Amino acid sequence: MPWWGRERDGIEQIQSGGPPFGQIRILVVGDSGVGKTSLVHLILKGCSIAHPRPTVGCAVGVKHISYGSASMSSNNLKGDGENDFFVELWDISGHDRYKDFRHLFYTQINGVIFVHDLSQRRTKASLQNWAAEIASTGTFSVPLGSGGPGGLPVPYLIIANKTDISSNQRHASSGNLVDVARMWVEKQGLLSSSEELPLIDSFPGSSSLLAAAKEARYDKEAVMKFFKQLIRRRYFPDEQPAPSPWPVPPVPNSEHLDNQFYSSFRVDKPVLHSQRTYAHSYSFQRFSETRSDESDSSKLEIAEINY
Ligand SMILES: Nc1nc2c(ncn2[C@@H]2O[C@H](COP(=O)(O)OP(=O)(O)OP(=O)(O)O)[C@@H](O)[C@H]2O)c(=O)[nH]1
Repeated sequence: MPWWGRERDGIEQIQSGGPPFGQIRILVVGDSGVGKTSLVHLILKGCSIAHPRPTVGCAVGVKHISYGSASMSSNNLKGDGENDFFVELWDISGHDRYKDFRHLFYTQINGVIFVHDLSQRRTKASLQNWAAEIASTGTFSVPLGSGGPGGLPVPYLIIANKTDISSNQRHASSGNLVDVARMWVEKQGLLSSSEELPLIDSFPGSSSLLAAAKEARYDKEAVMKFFKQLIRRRYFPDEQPAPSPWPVPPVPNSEHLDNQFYSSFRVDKPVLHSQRTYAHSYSFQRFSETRSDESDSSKLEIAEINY
């Protein structure tokens, strides 16, 4: 059996029989305990992990996804216009003991997933430091023409975790979209965010991470679109992304935003429903010198995950 066909912990088996067409590397970063390992496990396995151990240095998980491209149809391995790609998820420990060494893992990065814990505001603020650290010490595959937060020159995705335990707090809401809308309003300086949310540091025993992850806006569709965006950037830069079904409002003036990190994160079309069935889109990361084929691909459609 070829090496890519072995079933190993955290590594999915390639079903097509052919070798992978390519690989992209994504860092998953954020402060210790925000839920990075839990998220990676959810992405890889589609289910929760009951008691994740603190990551030692870095753990790499590999997800296999198929990507279809017009330019692959004539020479693709599967014969259906699609080929297999490996998505490497480098889960970087957020513990301070690795702070001086973790830059060793910042090599040939295609994208970054930032994770923060909604019940601990400081974990959101520190994403700026993470971005600056990666930008200053990392090496990048297919870097953008200009940097984003902290000078980060690759696309990124922000995942706000643990809404389940922050939702009991003062600012929290009954639905995810309301939380998103509140965060957006706070960005505009229209709402005070000075009050720290209390720390609650236990995973609810009666609730699975999957349920928690749904609460926390982990969105399978958005994550897969992010992966495919990165595959396209690396391997098919000339291809145009599919047009977005969503109207694009003007970008808010970044001078009015109190946080550079969130200046590139905005709700395109918030649709507030009382129930949890919803759809809207975000825009992530609009750089001034971003190529035109990336402007649409930076929009990510959000919907609830269903496994
Ligand atoms: N309530 C709640 N707890 C969560 C959620 N996601 C993860 N946790 C818990 O948070 C704790 C830390 O999760 P990890 O996934 O290990 O966090 P990490 O960011 O990988 O931490 P480091 O390895 O130290 O960097 C664990 O006890 C998880 O069970 C969530 O959505 N809600």
